Amino acid sequence: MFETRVLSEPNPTGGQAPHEPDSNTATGMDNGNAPIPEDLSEPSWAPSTELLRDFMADPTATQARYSQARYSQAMREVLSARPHLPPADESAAAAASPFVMYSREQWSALSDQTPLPLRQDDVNRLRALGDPLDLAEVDAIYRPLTALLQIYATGMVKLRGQRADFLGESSRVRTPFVIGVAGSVAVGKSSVSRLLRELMSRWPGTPRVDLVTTDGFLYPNRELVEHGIMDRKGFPESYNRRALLQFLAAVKSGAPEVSAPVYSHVTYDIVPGKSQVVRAPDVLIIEGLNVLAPPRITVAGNSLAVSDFFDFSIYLHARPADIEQWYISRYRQLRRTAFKDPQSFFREIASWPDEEAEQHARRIWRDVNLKNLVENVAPTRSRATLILEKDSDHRVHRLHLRKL
Ligand SMILES: Nc1ncnc2c1ncn2[C@@H]1O[C@H](COP(=O)(O)OP(=O)(O)OP(=O)(O)O)[C@@H](O)[C@H]1O
Ligand SMILES: CC(C)(CO)[C@@H](O)C(=O)NCCC(=O)O
Repeated sequence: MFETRVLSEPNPTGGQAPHEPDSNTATGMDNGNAPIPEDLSEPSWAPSTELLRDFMADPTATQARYSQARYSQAMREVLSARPHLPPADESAAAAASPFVMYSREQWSALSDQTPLPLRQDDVNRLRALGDPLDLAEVDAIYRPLTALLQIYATGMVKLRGQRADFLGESSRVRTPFVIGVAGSVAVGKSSVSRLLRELMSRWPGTPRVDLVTTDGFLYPNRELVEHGIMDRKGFPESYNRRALLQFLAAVKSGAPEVSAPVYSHVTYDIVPGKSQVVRAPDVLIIEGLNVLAPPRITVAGNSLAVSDFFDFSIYLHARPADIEQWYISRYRQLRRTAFKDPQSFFREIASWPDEEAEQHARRIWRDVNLKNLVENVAPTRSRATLILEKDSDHRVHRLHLRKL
């Protein structure tokens, strides 16, 4: 079963992506026993830029070159580094950064100048999402964010029209405004994406908003097992990147109907024969761990990234120790609910002693999800248009918006 594989057989090579000869897969590493500290947010060591640079360039080679202790130090540095983000008062550093930083106070002050305050029916709809949403947070952070997204979306429609006029194009294809939402497992991508879908659909310019998660583009478990990468679910090579790129290319070229496969968190697998159809919405939100991953060179010499199809992207950042806590809380809740479903991949775990289940969750977090965060997800952070920094209570305390 998956959990024993994760514990006893970390895949040392990472494996090759099924059907994807062009993939340059993230190489695996057996650091299952790496001493990962509880609190990664307060580094108590002098940053080693050389080690950090080596780590970002090639984690596996770096691991081989340095001792386990120094390698763990590099992991901590990557995870605790603030994303190119100078404090607002350091003007020289701020000028050099591709981002402008806003404190929670600065950002939430925009709420007053933002039209469409939340009405009771919005509140009801948001509550119906089932996410533990704090409505004050929605008003302070996500209402101004939706107004900003509206400016970008309407700006794009205008730009497209002007460009078509200039180029003398006769046909005007309406294509969706595509927003990518990236970040670690359990950082809150699904919750934020569902919220944005609800909020954006209130605006006159973007009434039809669809949401697709890249989970549907994971290879089915059968193929992951066949290729020896079942313990790397969520790593770049576990996705059918080609199918995802084809899906986005079709959406972005204005295809009237495009289908995406569907993943079930209950069966922990792709649902055979099921698909989600996207019918030329005004906005498409695409949510997933690796949506900001850099392009890979194909055998034909082309290179394409999922984010090439994005008009705007959001990276959700939080301290790894906080994300671990959210992961564990969600796991506890699932043990009481979804794991009891006879269809659940994890049904046996529902009857395990609490202690054993808890240890299992922490091991999966450390050996799979934290590892993926360090190696693949966090390094893509500075490619986003907007970075939201969440505190342990899920409140956004800082935002970093890419300069225009
Ligand atoms: N704003 C919030 N307030 C309170 N809890 C939240 C908030 N956002 C997310 N959570 C909780 O944090 C956990 C992780 O959130 P979510 O499932 O949205 O993460 P995710 O990034 O989509 O994870 P995955 O990649 O595993 O699908 C969930 O238990 C969710 O209820
Ligand atoms: C499906 C993903 C990859 C992303 O949502 C994630 O929820 C997952 O299942 N990760 C694999 C390790 C784990 O079971 O947490």
